[in-house]
Amino acid sequence: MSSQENEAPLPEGWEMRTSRSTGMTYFLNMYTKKSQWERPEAPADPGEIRCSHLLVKHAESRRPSSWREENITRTKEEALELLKGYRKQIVANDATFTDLASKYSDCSSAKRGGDLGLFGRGQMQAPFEEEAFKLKVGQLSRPVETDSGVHIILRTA
Ligand SMILES: O=C(N[C@H](Cc1nc2ccccc2[nH]1)C(=O)O)c1cc2ccccc2s1
Repeated sequence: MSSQENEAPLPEGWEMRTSRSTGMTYFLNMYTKKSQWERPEAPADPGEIRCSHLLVKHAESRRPSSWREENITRTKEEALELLKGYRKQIVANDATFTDLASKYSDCSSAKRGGDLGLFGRGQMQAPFEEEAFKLKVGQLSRPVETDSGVHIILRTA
């Protein structure tokens, strides 16, 4: 039993394999299926993730209009307070994310319970992407600000 096998557990998303030809241990990224000889130090980048979000727009949003409200005039502070209230309800299990996103999200994804589908890096606004890729599956973000407004993000896959 080499030292490799019984060291600390591997970071999330990696598995240890043994090369059939050389018997050497290598490491497989279970998301991208890429392999490497070096023992990984960080969780495997999932390549693509799936998230839902609840967006509350405000007067300074890039497009202060949505399916809910023709002309959105609330301030950024008011938007943040609303969003914190929704987050509290979800955390307390007083409402589901899907239900609140369907009712209150100022994004057109509200029609799909806030589901944005699968996306990779480079597709969403940077602050959104940065927070989303930090989340574990099932985890709910704190409020995140983008040019669109303020969001809470639920990673679903
Ligand atoms: O950019 C969109 N909607 C904008 C609001 C918005 N801005 C966002 C910024 C980051 C992530 C999602 C975001 N949604 C709008 O309706 O004004 C998207 C809607 C949808 C719907 C389905 C799947 C992806 C997307 S991305």
